[in-house]
Amino acid sequence: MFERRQPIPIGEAVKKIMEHQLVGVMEQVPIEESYGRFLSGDLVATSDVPHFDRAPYDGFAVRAVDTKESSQNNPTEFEVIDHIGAGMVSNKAVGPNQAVRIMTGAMMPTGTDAVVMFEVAQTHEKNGIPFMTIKRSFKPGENVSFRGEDAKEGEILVKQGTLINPGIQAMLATFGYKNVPVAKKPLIGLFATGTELLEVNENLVPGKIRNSNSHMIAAQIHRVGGAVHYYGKLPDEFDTCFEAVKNALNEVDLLITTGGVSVGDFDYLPAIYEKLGAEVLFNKVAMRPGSVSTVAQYNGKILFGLSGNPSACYVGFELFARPIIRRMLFCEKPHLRKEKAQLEVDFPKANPFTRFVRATVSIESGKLKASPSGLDKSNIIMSLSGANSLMILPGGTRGFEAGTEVDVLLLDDQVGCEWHW
Ligand SMILES: Nc1nc2c(c(=O)[nH]1)N[C@H]1C(S)=C(S)[C@@H](COP(=O)(O)OP(=O)(O)OC[C@H]3O[C@@H](n4cnc5c(N)ncnc54)[C@H](O)[C@@H]3O)O[C@H]1N2
Ligand code: MOO
Ligand SMILES: [Mg+2]
Repeated sequence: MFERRQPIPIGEAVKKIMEHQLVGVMEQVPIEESYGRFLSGDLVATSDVPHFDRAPYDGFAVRAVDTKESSQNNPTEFEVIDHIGAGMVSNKAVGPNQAVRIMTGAMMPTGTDAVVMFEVAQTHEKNGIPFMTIKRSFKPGENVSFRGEDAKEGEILVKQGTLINPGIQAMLATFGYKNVPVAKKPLIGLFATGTELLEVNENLVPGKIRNSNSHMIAAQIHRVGGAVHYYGKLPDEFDTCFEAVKNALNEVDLLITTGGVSVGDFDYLPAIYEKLGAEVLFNKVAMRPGSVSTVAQYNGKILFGLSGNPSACYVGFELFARPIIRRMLFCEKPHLRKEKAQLEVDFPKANPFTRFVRATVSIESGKLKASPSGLDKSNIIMSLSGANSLMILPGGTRGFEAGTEVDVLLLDDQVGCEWHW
């Protein structure tokens, strides 16, 4: 018998998923492999940086007190008693009117507290002994890079769940992280269902299409920070699909299927969830596309039954699968970042449900502008390539005029959002 489904609001659907306490797991990876991973704990400074006072310029380290009377009319002469470069340490004690020739990065010799740049010093020799003269005074601490000016030991520098970028790589190396504690990539199992599906290398024949969804979702999983186990495509046959889904559930953290989730005669996912004894969290959401997105829970694992229609599948992944994956990566803001943008063109389509329009957002004179990235239909593939955002058009309207301020969810952003529904 045909079953009429009850749509639930998007926020409620996302909340039902996020109520599941799937937690991240920590693993150590060599620093060389940590770029693009997520920190599993706060990054804390293990030492002061720099951990010694050092010269920020090439020149002469002096005692500021000796320069006090120095001026254009009253030059001060210093005996140069040592010569050090970065990595070298002078063991000379610097006394009154003595200086050490010092290069950028070298540790300040004992007793010195200012650096005279080469540009303001005149050098000469007397009986083979080097001297330098200056015609101005220096304050204590002038031209010194102080211990701890960059970071203080014990300081929390980067929060848990942050994506490791090149700057964080530099920090990790600075603090001696040969191995980096990162979030283990959640393993996401993936099936494409549909008797009509061909492999990428197969020729087109009437009634069949190439499977594009699994390639698209695999890329979306990578973009969000997860790992993919693609199990291949399945024909629309109940027993085959049931066995495949049941077995895969033992091997992965989350399972995504695409297709077979609506009310068609060969849409077997709902019956598979039933036979498994999985708890269906929802099977219809008040949104377009992706209204048929179905999510179930089985033994603490979440099964995402995403639509077969490519655009619906894409949107379903970003709204429902992304946040739980990001939470398993320890992110405090697991949802897509929401911003305001100005709609650039008329969007005349009326709709009872909230619409997520694949859109291109650009920045013009500091303002975000958004326009659809192609045809706005659930079965469309081509609009996805130009989509860097999902434009949210609330339901219950007759369409929207150019110039309207709309919400957009940014797809390439790494900052995220705590909750915005
Ligand atoms: N009577 C009703 N019919 C439909 C409803 C409804 O509410 N009542 N919902 C429609 C909506 S909305 C959507 S979205 C689709 C969802 O269908 P399924 O999720 O069951 O997906 P399929 O039927 O298997 O396939 C739909 C469509 O997508 C193509 N497809 C499937 N897999 C792939 C793939 N891996 N790569 C590329 N394209 C794929 C498939 O060939 C179909 O054309 O149901 C509507 N029907
Ligand atoms: O679920 Mo369908 O995506 O509304 O187009
Ligand atoms: Mg179907």
